[in-house]
Amino acid sequence: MSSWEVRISSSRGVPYFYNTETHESMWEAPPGLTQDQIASLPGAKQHLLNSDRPAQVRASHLLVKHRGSRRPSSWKEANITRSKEEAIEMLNEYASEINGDPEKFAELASKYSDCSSHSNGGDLGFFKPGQMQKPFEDATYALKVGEISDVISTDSGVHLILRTA
Ligand SMILES: O=C(CCc1ccccc1)N[C@H](Cc1nc2ccccc2[nH]1)C(=O)O
Repeated sequence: MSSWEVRISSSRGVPYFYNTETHESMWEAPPGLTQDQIASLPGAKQHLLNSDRPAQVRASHLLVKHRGSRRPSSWKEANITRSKEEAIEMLNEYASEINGDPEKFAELASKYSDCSSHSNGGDLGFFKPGQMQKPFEDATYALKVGEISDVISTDSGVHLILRTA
Protein backbone atom coordinates (compact mmCIF):
# COMPACT_ATOMS: atom_id res chain seq x y z
CA MET A 1 0.00 0.00 0.00
CA SER A 2 1.15 3.58 -0.57
CA SER A 3 3.15 5.30 2.14
CA TRP A 4 0.32 7.54 3.37
CA GLU A 5 -0.01 8.34 7.05
CA VAL A 6 -2.28 10.53 9.16
CA ARG A 7 -0.70 13.43 11.03
CA ILE A 8 -2.22 16.17 13.20
CA SER A 9 -1.79 19.75 12.02
CA SER A 10 -0.17 21.64 14.90
CA SER A 11 -1.76 24.95 13.87
CA ARG A 12 -5.29 23.65 13.32
CA GLY A 13 -5.34 20.64 15.65
CA VAL A 14 -6.93 18.44 12.97
CA PRO A 15 -5.75 15.36 11.06
CA TYR A 16 -4.25 15.58 7.58
CA PHE A 17 -2.78 12.99 5.19
CA TYR A 18 0.95 12.91 4.47
CA ASN A 19 2.80 10.69 1.98
CA THR A 20 6.22 9.81 3.36
CA GLU A 21 7.53 8.92 -0.13
CA THR A 22 6.26 11.81 -2.26
CA HIS A 23 6.01 14.26 0.70
CA GLU A 24 2.56 15.27 -0.55
CA SER A 25 0.07 16.38 2.12
CA MET A 26 -3.70 16.91 1.88
CA TRP A 27 -6.57 17.66 4.23
CA GLU A 28 -8.94 15.08 2.74
CA ALA A 29 -8.20 11.38 2.42
CA PRO A 30 -6.23 10.49 -0.73
CA PRO A 31 -8.54 9.14 -3.46
CA GLY A 32 -8.68 5.40 -3.97
CA LEU A 33 -8.34 4.41 -0.32
CA THR A 34 -11.28 2.60 1.29
CA GLN A 35 -12.54 3.73 4.72
CA ASP A 36 -10.93 0.63 6.19
CA GLN A 37 -7.60 1.38 4.54
CA ILE A 38 -7.81 4.97 5.83
CA ALA A 39 -8.67 3.81 9.34
CA SER A 40 -5.65 1.49 9.36
CA LEU A 41 -3.14 4.10 8.13
CA PRO A 42 -0.37 4.85 10.63
CA GLY A 43 -1.60 7.62 12.94
CA ALA A 44 -5.27 7.29 12.04
CA LYS A 45 -7.42 7.27 15.15
CA GLN A 46 -10.94 6.79 13.89
CA HIS A 47 -12.40 9.28 16.36
CA LEU A 48 -10.14 12.04 14.93
CA LEU A 49 -11.36 11.66 11.37
CA ASN A 50 -14.22 13.93 10.38
CA SER A 51 -16.27 11.17 8.81
CA ASP A 52 -17.75 9.95 12.08
CA ARG A 53 -18.54 13.26 13.79
CA PRO A 54 -21.58 13.17 16.08
CA ALA A 55 -24.39 15.46 14.84
CA GLN A 56 -23.79 18.04 17.57
CA VAL A 57 -21.55 18.71 20.53
CA ARG A 58 -21.68 21.04 23.51
CA ALA A 59 -18.78 23.07 24.86
CA SER A 60 -17.76 25.86 27.18
CA HIS A 61 -14.80 28.09 26.48
CA LEU A 62 -12.57 30.69 28.05
CA LEU A 63 -11.60 33.27 25.43
CA VAL A 64 -8.76 35.76 25.83
CA LYS A 65 -8.79 38.32 23.04
CA HIS A 66 -5.73 40.21 21.80
CA ARG A 67 -4.96 43.15 19.53
CA GLY A 68 -5.18 40.90 16.47
CA SER A 69 -8.66 39.65 17.38
CA ARG A 70 -11.47 40.20 14.86
CA ARG A 71 -13.26 42.34 17.52
CA PRO A 72 -10.67 43.47 20.10
CA SER A 73 -13.33 44.53 22.61
CA SER A 74 -15.45 42.75 25.20
CA TRP A 75 -17.70 43.16 28.24
CA LYS A 76 -14.47 43.25 30.24
CA GLU A 77 -12.37 45.70 28.25
CA ALA A 78 -13.54 48.24 25.67
CA ASN A 79 -10.21 48.34 23.79
CA ILE A 80 -8.05 45.19 24.04
CA THR A 81 -4.40 45.88 23.18
CA ARG A 82 -2.52 42.89 24.69
CA SER A 83 -0.37 40.85 22.29
CA LYS A 84 -1.31 37.31 21.23
CA GLU A 85 1.71 36.01 23.16
CA GLU A 86 0.49 37.70 26.33
CA ALA A 87 -3.00 36.26 25.79
CA ILE A 88 -1.53 32.77 25.43
CA GLU A 89 0.48 33.23 28.63
CA MET A 90 -2.69 34.26 30.48
CA LEU A 91 -4.55 31.22 29.16
CA ASN A 92 -1.76 28.89 30.21
CA GLU A 93 -1.92 30.31 33.72
CA TYR A 94 -5.71 29.80 33.79
CA ALA A 95 -5.23 26.25 32.48
CA SER A 96 -2.89 25.41 35.38
CA GLU A 97 -5.31 26.90 37.90
CA ILE A 98 -8.23 24.98 36.32
CA ASN A 99 -6.13 21.81 36.35
CA GLY A 100 -8.83 19.81 34.55
CA ASP A 101 -11.64 20.71 36.97
CA PRO A 102 -14.89 21.62 35.11
CA GLU A 103 -16.23 23.68 38.03
CA LYS A 104 -13.02 25.70 38.16
CA PHE A 105 -13.29 26.09 34.37
CA ALA A 106 -16.75 27.66 34.68
CA GLU A 107 -15.60 29.90 37.54
CA LEU A 108 -12.59 31.27 35.63
CA ALA A 109 -14.55 31.57 32.35
CA SER A 110 -17.15 33.69 34.19
CA LYS A 111 -14.46 35.97 35.53
CA TYR A 112 -11.97 36.17 32.66
CA SER A 113 -13.50 35.14 29.33
CA ASP A 114 -13.78 37.92 26.73
CA CYS A 115 -16.85 36.24 25.22
CA SER A 116 -20.44 37.10 26.17
CA SER A 117 -20.79 33.41 27.13
CA HIS A 118 -18.80 34.31 30.28
CA SER A 119 -22.13 35.09 31.96
CA ASN A 120 -22.98 31.39 31.57
CA GLY A 121 -19.69 29.94 32.79
CA GLY A 122 -18.46 29.94 29.20
CA ASP A 123 -21.24 27.60 28.02
CA LEU A 124 -21.96 27.94 24.29
CA GLY A 125 -24.76 25.39 24.20
CA PHE A 126 -24.96 22.70 21.50
CA PHE A 127 -23.56 23.32 18.04
CA LYS A 128 -23.26 21.38 14.78
CA PRO A 129 -20.44 21.18 12.22
CA GLY A 130 -20.34 24.43 10.27
CA GLN A 131 -21.66 26.69 13.03
CA MET A 132 -18.45 27.67 14.80
CA GLN A 133 -15.10 28.80 13.38
CA LYS A 134 -13.39 25.71 11.98
CA PRO A 135 -10.39 25.53 14.35
CA PHE A 136 -12.81 25.77 17.29
CA GLU A 137 -15.15 23.09 15.89
CA ASP A 138 -12.29 20.72 15.01
CA ALA A 139 -10.64 21.12 18.40
CA THR A 140 -13.99 20.47 20.18
CA TYR A 141 -14.70 17.31 18.17
CA ALA A 142 -11.20 16.05 18.89
CA LEU A 143 -11.89 16.25 22.65
CA LYS A 144 -13.57 13.55 24.68
CA VAL A 145 -16.49 14.74 26.83
CA GLY A 146 -15.04 16.28 30.00
CA GLU A 147 -11.66 17.03 28.41
CA ILE A 148 -10.11 20.50 28.17
CA SER A 149 -8.19 21.55 25.05
CA ASP A 150 -4.76 23.03 24.72
CA VAL A 151 -4.72 26.69 23.66
CA ILE A 152 -6.69 26.99 20.40
CA SER A 153 -6.46 30.07 18.15
CA THR A 154 -9.33 31.50 16.09
CA ASP A 155 -9.97 34.90 14.53
CA SER A 156 -11.65 35.86 17.83
CA GLY A 157 -8.57 35.24 19.96
CA VAL A 158 -7.18 32.31 21.92
CA HIS A 159 -9.36 29.81 23.73
CA LEU A 160 -9.45 26.98 26.20
CA ILE A 161 -12.31 24.62 25.34
CA LEU A 162 -14.10 22.22 27.69
CA ARG A 163 -16.26 19.70 25.79
CA THR A 164 -19.37 19.01 27.88
CA ALA A 165 -21.48 16.76 25.59
O1 LIG B 1 -19.33 34.95 18.98
C1 LIG B 1 -19.59 35.25 20.13
C2 LIG B 1 -20.83 34.71 20.85
C3 LIG B 1 -20.62 33.23 21.03
C4 LIG B 1 -21.75 32.61 21.80
C5 LIG B 1 -22.40 31.51 21.26
C6 LIG B 1 -23.43 30.92 21.97
C7 LIG B 1 -23.82 31.41 23.21
C8 LIG B 1 -23.16 32.53 23.75
C9 LIG B 1 -22.12 33.13 23.04
N1 LIG B 1 -18.80 35.98 20.87
C10 LIG B 1 -17.58 36.61 20.30
C11 LIG B 1 -16.37 35.87 20.82
C12 LIG B 1 -16.36 34.43 20.40
N2 LIG B 1 -15.70 33.98 19.33
C13 LIG B 1 -15.88 32.64 19.29
C14 LIG B 1 -15.43 31.64 18.40
C15 LIG B 1 -15.79 30.32 18.61
C16 LIG B 1 -16.60 29.97 19.69
C17 LIG B 1 -17.06 30.95 20.59
C18 LIG B 1 -16.69 32.28 20.37
N3 LIG B 1 -16.98 33.44 21.05
C19 LIG B 1 -17.46 38.05 20.80
O2 LIG B 1 -18.09 38.37 21.82
O3 LIG B 1 -16.69 38.80 20.16
